[in-house]
Amino acid sequence: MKIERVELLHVAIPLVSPFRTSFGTMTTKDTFLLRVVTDAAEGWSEFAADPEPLYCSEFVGAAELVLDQHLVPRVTPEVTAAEVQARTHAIKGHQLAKATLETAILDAELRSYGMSIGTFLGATAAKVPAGVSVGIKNSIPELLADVEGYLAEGYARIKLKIEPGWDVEPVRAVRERFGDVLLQVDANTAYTLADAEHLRRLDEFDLLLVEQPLEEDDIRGHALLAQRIRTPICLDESITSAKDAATAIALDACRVINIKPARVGGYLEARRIHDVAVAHGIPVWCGGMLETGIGRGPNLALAALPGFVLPGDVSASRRYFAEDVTEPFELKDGFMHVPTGPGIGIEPIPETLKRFTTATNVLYS
Ligand SMILES: CC(=O)N[C@@H](Cc1ccc2ccccc2c1)C(=O)O
Ligand SMILES: [Mg+2]
Repeated sequence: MKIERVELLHVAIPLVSPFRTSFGTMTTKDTFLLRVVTDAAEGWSEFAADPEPLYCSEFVGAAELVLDQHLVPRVTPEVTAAEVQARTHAIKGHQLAKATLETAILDAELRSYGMSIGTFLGATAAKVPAGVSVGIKNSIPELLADVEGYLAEGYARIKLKIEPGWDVEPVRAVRERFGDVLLQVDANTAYTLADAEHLRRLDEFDLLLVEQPLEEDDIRGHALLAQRIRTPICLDESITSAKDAATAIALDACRVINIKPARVGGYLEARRIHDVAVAHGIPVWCGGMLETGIGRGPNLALAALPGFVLPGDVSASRRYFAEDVTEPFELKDGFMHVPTGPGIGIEPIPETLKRFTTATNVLYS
């Protein structure tokens, strides 16, 4: 496909409520969308991380720079989505920035064929069960009120953010109040192997999994921890490629994987990780990074692949935004419907996008 124009649009969308994790508190989704205009169609994507490198090493300013100076020049003027990874391989790291570029090009390509990303990836479901991620709260009563609200909305699974000092008691309180609801926790790397005995206290609550308890580069530590706690370990930040997934599985460092296309360089690598996990009998689910509808739509398509057997974090738009740059994705009887339109199956609403756009940068024309 011939690329004619690449635009980067900074957007700032307020969250309905602060989202606190072990690595910080967010009140706004402050990122950028990428628009790729080709001779055949145009494609959209979003950069999933934040202005600050707290969840991972990438951040808005660095991603804009690496796209402008190192990635876009390697894919213009002519490229296919399948070629992007090889064309940009010389640039070390920057998986989230690379995912943003590949996805916008894939969206344009699929739109030009009139093919949905679900069909392209091999989705086998028209709707997927939705889980929800609940942040760290100021008190247990506040947490229980939030969980009660989400269960009333129909969410199929509850995930609690935890950190040292906010773990066993909140989990106990949710179990005591809501019984055997599907329940898991996410530490976002907040613990060390020295906390193994403390983390073992979570075993009494029959959690589906404990997500990324240790640091993202500690595959070996997760393998050692897995010998000492019963709750299945799920990796998120540690898995940036199919190779990482193969390594973690081979070392018994995880029994579940949270796949986020943004974290692994895009949907093509996300599918490769799905295939590696399925081949080893490892269940996967689709994680989230408070995406706008531009990221939420294609994530739902990925979550519809056969190996995604656990509810993911692709919640309804209203979980995070009172208003989004796209039409909202809604929860219906605990399920989210997979978009069926061409490409990612969703696009920004021009008027709303204009209102939320804080700056535009033309990277190529
Ligand atoms: C829904 C959920 O818990 N997501 C992530 C944490 C997260 C959440 C929001 C983010 C926003 C910008 C950059 C990184 C982010 C990571 C997780 O599973 O670990
Ligand atoms: Mg996580």
